[in-house]
Amino acid sequence: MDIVGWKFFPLVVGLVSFLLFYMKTVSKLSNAECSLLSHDHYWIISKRIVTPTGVISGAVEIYGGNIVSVVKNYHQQAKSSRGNVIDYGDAVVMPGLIDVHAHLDEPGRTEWEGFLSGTKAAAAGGVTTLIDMPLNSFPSTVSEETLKLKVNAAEEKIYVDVGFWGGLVPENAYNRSALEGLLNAGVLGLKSFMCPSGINDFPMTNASHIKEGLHALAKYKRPLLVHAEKELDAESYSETRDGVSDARSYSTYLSTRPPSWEVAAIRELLEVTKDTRYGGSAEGSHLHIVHLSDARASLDLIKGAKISGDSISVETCPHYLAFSAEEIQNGDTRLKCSPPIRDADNKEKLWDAVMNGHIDMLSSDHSPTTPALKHLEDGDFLRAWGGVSSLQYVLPVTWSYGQKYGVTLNQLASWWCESPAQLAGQGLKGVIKTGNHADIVVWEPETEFELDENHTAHHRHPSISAYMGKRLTGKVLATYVRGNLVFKDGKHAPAACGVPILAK
Ligand SMILES: NC(=O)N[C@H]1NC(=O)NC1=O
Ligand SMILES: [Zn+2]
Ligand SMILES: [Zn+2]
Repeated sequence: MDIVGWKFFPLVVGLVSFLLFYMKTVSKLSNAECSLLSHDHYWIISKRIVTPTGVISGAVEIYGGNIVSVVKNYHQQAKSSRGNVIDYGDAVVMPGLIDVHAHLDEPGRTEWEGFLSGTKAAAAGGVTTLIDMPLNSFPSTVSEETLKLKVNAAEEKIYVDVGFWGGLVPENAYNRSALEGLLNAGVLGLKSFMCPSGINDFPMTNASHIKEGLHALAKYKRPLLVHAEKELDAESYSETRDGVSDARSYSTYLSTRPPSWEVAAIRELLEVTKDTRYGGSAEGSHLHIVHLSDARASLDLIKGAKISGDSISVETCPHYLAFSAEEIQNGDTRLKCSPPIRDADNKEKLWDAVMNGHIDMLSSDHSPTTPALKHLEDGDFLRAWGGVSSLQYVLPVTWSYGQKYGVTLNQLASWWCESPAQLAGQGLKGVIKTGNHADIVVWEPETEFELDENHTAHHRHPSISAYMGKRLTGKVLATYVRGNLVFKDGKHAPAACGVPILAK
């Protein structure tokens, strides 16, 4: 190359790299394998579209992955003139579910779940966005570097969009630059435990770590999620473990984690959440209590904090709403989780709190492991892994068990779509409205199905599913993620085109 050629060399390199980037992006967007539909401009019509202002009969117009219009009373005549129309009749068209609490366990423990099986299960269940927990994978997501490992592991394996919570642990809590590195790298918020997590590289935090975490989060306006149980009387816990009582009996396990553990943790948290109030030293941060089980004193404390102006929210999970301690059979370790599923009266109180908006949202806390570690064979509640496998079924479970309480479609959308989108800072998701991502689930609320071996479960280990053997109401027909039809009539799209969600 002569002198003039060299002069243009950087320009040529720039042009080539731009072209490569452009080709990669365009080929990604137009990748026919991403969707079971061949067009990217179409209308979905239905007599029951769940919008923030109520359930309407009409059409949702989708173009380039986004919702470009929502119209009421879409007539048959208009239908014929518009080309690509998918008529779902009276099946429900709702925003895709956003599960803010799932453990996908990859990298490091793909024998437990993994991005591929976990997000296939999500898509089959109408969940269009998952926020992955920072623990149960190995290593735990507690630094910029370990977040990169997560994002790399997810590449081309996710059928739905996946965001990530980062871990707040003693090692990074006082290291502001490490925490900011993790936040700048894109975690949507932080998560910590007030009791041992069961995972060696995810140690518990105390109130002072949590205070540091909230102060770091304030300028990012992102939340801290906390597993709120505090070990009291750990002595008697270990005595029970040593086989004094019947380890196959659920009540043995239940007595090891009383409601007072939740109360003690929440009391400590509320000392710190005062800082999140308007004008407080951590204003801008938010504290979210995960998987509340105790609907008595713990819930009262949370209600009080909300009244005082703390920036605080709380979730519970379908397994606390579907089951009660009284009905858990000896040895049925599928239902072991922490905090534990409590008595039937507590379950009624939980439903009451969900129906009245005192519990803000639902999440799966999908936390599977292998059948061996779940101790299905010997039914030992004290040795079994604590965690419920449920991801694919959260929509029909909430709907089926909610019938008795008169749950509405708009309530479902609030608990599973709108509020979780807000918590995770996903302003373009969770609601069917113009300008938002076309993340949609189409389902039949009246169709029942048997969850037995003839039903295709996509979880890595279907046998540990908490709902296996149940008859449920509410069948998912189709799932759209940013306009891609990723699941339809039991089949997934050929390629996994979900994207990692990184906060900016
Ligand atoms: N490590 C982990 O997933 N723990 C979860 N399991 C459970 O039942 N409660 C949890 O916090
Ligand atoms: Zn937890
Ligand atoms: Zn969890």
